[in-house]
Amino acid sequence: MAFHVDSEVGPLRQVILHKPGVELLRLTPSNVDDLLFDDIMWAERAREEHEAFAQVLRDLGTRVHSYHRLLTEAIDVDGARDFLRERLTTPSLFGPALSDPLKEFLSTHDAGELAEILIGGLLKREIAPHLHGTSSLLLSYLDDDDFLLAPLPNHLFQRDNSAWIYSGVSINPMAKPARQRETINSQVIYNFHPMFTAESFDFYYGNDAGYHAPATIEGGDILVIGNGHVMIGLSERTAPQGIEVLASALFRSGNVHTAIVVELPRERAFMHLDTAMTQVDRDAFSVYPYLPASLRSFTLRTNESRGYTVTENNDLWPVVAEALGVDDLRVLRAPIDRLEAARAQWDDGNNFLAAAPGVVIGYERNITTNKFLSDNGIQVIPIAGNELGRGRGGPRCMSCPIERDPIPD
Ligand SMILES: NC(=O)NCCC[C@H](N)C(=O)O
Repeated sequence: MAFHVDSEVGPLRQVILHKPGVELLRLTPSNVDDLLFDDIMWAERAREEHEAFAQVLRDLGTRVHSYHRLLTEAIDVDGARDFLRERLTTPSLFGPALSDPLKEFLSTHDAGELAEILIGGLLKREIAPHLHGTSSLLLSYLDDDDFLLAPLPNHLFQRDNSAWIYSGVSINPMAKPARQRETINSQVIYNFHPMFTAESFDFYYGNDAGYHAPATIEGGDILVIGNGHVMIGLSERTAPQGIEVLASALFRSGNVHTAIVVELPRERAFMHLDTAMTQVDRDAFSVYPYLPASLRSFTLRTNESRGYTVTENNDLWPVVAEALGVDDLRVLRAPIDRLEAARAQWDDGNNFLAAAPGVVIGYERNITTNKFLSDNGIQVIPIAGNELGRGRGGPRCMSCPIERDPIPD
């Protein structure tokens, strides 16, 4: 089985990244908020920073796949364009008049350019020449520089839209409208790219055309801590219903027996569990120092007769220690005051991507947290995130591991 993710910190073998493209040029001061960015980016510099991140991973021995390339290659596989026509060119999305011309466009357009459009979006003035004078109210209403198809700049954050959990994947129904169409692109890759169709694996959730809200879930909320356990954030993005649907599928697969659910503050700075805590070693987590103690946690356990049981925990960390099989779990909270902690949190100060136990990649700007981890025996490999960080995600958010070993003995 080529694709599986068996832990958070075991050796990272293969990962999908998306080097940002034309979609960054489509962020403007008036649309950044809707597109879930906090600022416009200097696109060329963001691409350089991203390339440096990918190179760090390659130097550590991780195979890096490009999301854009996977999508391009998948589009040219038999059936993929039919799938796109069915999912994307519905009368509710574009009005009946545009359905046929857009179907034609999807059938004939070069795969690489089509992948770029599916990620980068399409302006009215770019598509108009292909529509041969079609009468459409939507088209008449739009200005030349309006989007017929919105860009998806958050593909940069590959962690969220699909998540490998042991030997299966969840193609996550996303909470925010700006990210919901990402799912279709990932469905194309996982259902048509030969790299995936050659293998057999479970689809846990989201591999359909259904509308799943309010049962949303995003990958940044899913931590695969190993030994048949997962941690799942109950967050701004991930609803209890989404957790229950995913957990049921995980339990049915037999790959998971216990889900530890962690409640998070409903704030943008804590949009996913991995913005508040990440595992950095076989026995250590880096955690936002001022996470309120009042936040609750629950354990869902598979149960033959009742599907699963739900128990509220008194204290999260002993439950996590037991799941990991360690006597002394190190909960590393950087010694910083509330002001610095809030700033570091905004800059993804706890969002580390582990390449191996005790070897993690983090943004260089979080100097105090990084030094604190180093003092605790964790090797932090710093990367620049001056531009990338403006999308509010760090190295873990930007990566979708597809092959990671269990934690070695
Ligand atoms: N796992 C993560 O925390 N991902 C960061 C996602 C940032 C993106 N701009 C979003 O708001 O969805």
